[in-house]
Amino acid sequence: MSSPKRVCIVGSGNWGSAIAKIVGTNARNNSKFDSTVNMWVFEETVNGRKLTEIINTDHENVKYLPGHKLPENVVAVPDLLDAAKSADILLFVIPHQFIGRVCDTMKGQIKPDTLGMSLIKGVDEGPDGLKLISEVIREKLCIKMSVLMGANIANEVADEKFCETTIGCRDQAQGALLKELMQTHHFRVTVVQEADVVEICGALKNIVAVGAGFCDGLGFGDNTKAASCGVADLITTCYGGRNRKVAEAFAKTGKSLEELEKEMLNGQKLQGPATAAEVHTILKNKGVLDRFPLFNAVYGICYEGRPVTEFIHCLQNHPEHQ
Ligand SMILES: NC(=O)c1ccc[n+]([C@@H]2O[C@H](COP(=O)([O-])OP(=O)(O)OC[C@H]3O[C@@H](n4cnc5c(N)ncnc54)[C@H](O)[C@@H]3O)[C@@H](O)[C@H]2O)c1
Ligand SMILES: O=P(O)(O)OC[C@H](O)CO
Repeated sequence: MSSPKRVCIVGSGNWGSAIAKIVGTNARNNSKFDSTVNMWVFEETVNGRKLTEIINTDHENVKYLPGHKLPENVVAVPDLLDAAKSADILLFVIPHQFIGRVCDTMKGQIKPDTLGMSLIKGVDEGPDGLKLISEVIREKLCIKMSVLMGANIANEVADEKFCETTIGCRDQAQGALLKELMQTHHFRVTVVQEADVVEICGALKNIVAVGAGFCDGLGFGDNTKAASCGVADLITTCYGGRNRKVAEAFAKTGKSLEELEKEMLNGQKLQGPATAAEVHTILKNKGVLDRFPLFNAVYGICYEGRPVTEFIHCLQNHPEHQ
């Protein structure tokens, strides 16, 4: 029998901490995994104490997932390489804007046969167009990558409110192992092979969620909001997510997104506006911006100073309606 797999969670924000609760419990109860789970924490001081010290002493991430105890076998580690170098499984769960620098630090310092799984919702925009975050990680670290995405608001998952999620993994045996690590009675996992589809849906829904927040902030109805909604994660994010909440406040108060992110999210990061910017560049370079009026409008409002009150015009003028 092979030795127990060591797991490291790269990230400890709202989702990273909710995932630590699940993974810590599963690793402790399954002999396929080493019971100690490292969690890399981007160190900061909270109430005069280091966040790693708080997590390792009080077993709670008081800043990003207050009110939830983490299993004691989850160990907060402030140094990225110390956390990741001996891992057999790396779970990437940081805001997408930080992934490049994090991978650059890890390059050449991890086991070559490590399995990676990205829980990050976002895209990268490179010279050749759109790049998935899992591709960025795969290219930089030369490891096998899977993804996990779903309608999964972190606080609800941590509260053990039932939900479903999808692992996109091309290799069946690896998919089965990752499912054992992630699934609980309240968090049901389906494994599919179409990893890219899983990932792109998870990333793009964040832009739509910003649009849904604009609708709410402008006082439009549920029909209006549904005009931009599709399947599960879209529905969840357009009702309960942070992108929606901050975009609503943006439309109501006239404050900037940066200001509202600071005021309302206590260090958590919005992914929707940055994804809108990355996707905008990609669509523009391909000359297909006019086919994506919703994405275009979210971008214009977030970055070009277009008035949020014009948001609905983009839906009214959708090319499908001409
Ligand atoms: N929160 C959710 O409900 C949820 C659910 C599913 C997926 N996701 C996705 O998971 C990913 C991570 O989100 P989250 O909610 O865990 O994070 P978050 O929004 O809570 O982000 C804050 C985290 O970023 C860290 N950070 C700040 N500056 C940093 C830097 N320079 N380098 C590295 N890290 C830094 C902070 O320490 C903190 O851990 C995102 O792509 C998000 O879309 C989030
Ligand atoms: O709070 P949001 O908008 O970042 O969305 C969180 C999750 O991605 C919902 O599945």
